[in-house]
Amino acid sequence: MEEFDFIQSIKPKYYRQSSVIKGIGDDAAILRHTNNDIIMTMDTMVENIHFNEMTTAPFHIGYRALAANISDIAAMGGKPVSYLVSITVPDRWSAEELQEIYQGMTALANAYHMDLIGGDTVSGEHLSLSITVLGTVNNGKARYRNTAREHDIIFVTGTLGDSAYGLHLLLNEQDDAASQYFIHRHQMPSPRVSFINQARPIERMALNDVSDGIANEANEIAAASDKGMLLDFDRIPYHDLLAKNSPDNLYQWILSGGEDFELIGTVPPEDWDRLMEYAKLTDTKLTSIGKVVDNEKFNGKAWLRYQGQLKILDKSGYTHLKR
Ligand SMILES: Nc1ncnc2c1ncn2[C@@H]1O[C@H](COP(=O)(O)OP(=O)(O)O)[C@@H](O)[C@H]1O
Ligand SMILES: Cc1ncc(C[n+]2csc(CCOP(=O)(O)OP(=O)(O)O)c2C)c(N)n1
Ligand SMILES: [Mg+2]
Ligand SMILES: [Mg+2]
Ligand SMILES: [Mg+2]
Repeated sequence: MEEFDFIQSIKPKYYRQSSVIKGIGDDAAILRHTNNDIIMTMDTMVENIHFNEMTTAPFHIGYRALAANISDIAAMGGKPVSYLVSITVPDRWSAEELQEIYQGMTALANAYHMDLIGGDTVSGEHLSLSITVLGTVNNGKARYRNTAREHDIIFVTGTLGDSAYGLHLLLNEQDDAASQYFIHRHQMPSPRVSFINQARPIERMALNDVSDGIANEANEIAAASDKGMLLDFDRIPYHDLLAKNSPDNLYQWILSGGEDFELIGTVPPEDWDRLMEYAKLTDTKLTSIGKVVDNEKFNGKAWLRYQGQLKILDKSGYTHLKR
């Protein structure tokens, strides 16, 4: 199958979103939105950096890459609407494998009523998938990292470390039945779109998604808001089996693991009960893990209460372009 046939094969038969004026088939796509702000985000996944043949089947490559982007839309408080895909394909990848990558994206796009509206296809040495997702949020209502204030409660959704532990199990060929939960969390992450849209009535919320581990993401909120983020290690949620199977590395998994695509944020204490309600309504695990302080000594950084001591929680996680 060459380029033209491939594009024909992935072209949607219809578009779900009325905002799509022109999808695949011209020089560019055209959308029409009048009442919303448009959110645009792009993330790339590259063979041997974000996945390899031990960790991720073609279906899951597509699924995870789109999930990572949808998670950034959720982290802005919005809804995903449409996406563009740029794919670089080595000769050794078969037509079937390419279709499976797209099936992985389509499965997730169906769940969110999203439309594939364009992209680009080229040959190259390593498989690389760059996705741009467009989302919407009511005018002026996007959630920013720089809005944390003193006394806010710091929350996180779900459990942390699952994806990184799943990756570890896959890389060490421990993908037995007992490991399936963690492997599933690595291969098919669930961005927190419904929870964050349910929580729309809450006036102020600083928000970030956990792609690089909360040590990183908590520091990003602290720096953007110029506040101190005080986290309590004992309150950070993790799966029972993680503590049971890998107690020695628990600290590492939950703070620096990354790729959980959960949300970390802050809300005023008076909004906490309401946020818990929204979590219940959307079947979302929600945990309070600390509080925001405004104090010269603490501002701009994340701090961790661990074994009775308060210490700086350094940024960790995956860093590209290390030289
Ligand atoms: N090569 C680039 N060119 C322009 N902007 C970039 C580039 N790489 C990252 N950014 C921007 O830098 C910010 C941080 O990116 P990143 O750490 O990848 O965010 P996230 O973890 O949410 O994906 C975002 O606003 C992103 O759009
Ligand atoms: C084979 C393999 N090795 C290592 C990892 C771990 N890993 C790769 S990138 C990354 C961090 C997240 O990716 P990045 O491109 O930094 O995403 P962004 O911060 O832009 O959301 C992690 C934890 C992986 N997923 N697969
Ligand atoms: Mg990114
Ligand atoms: Mg993000
Ligand atoms: Mg990163």
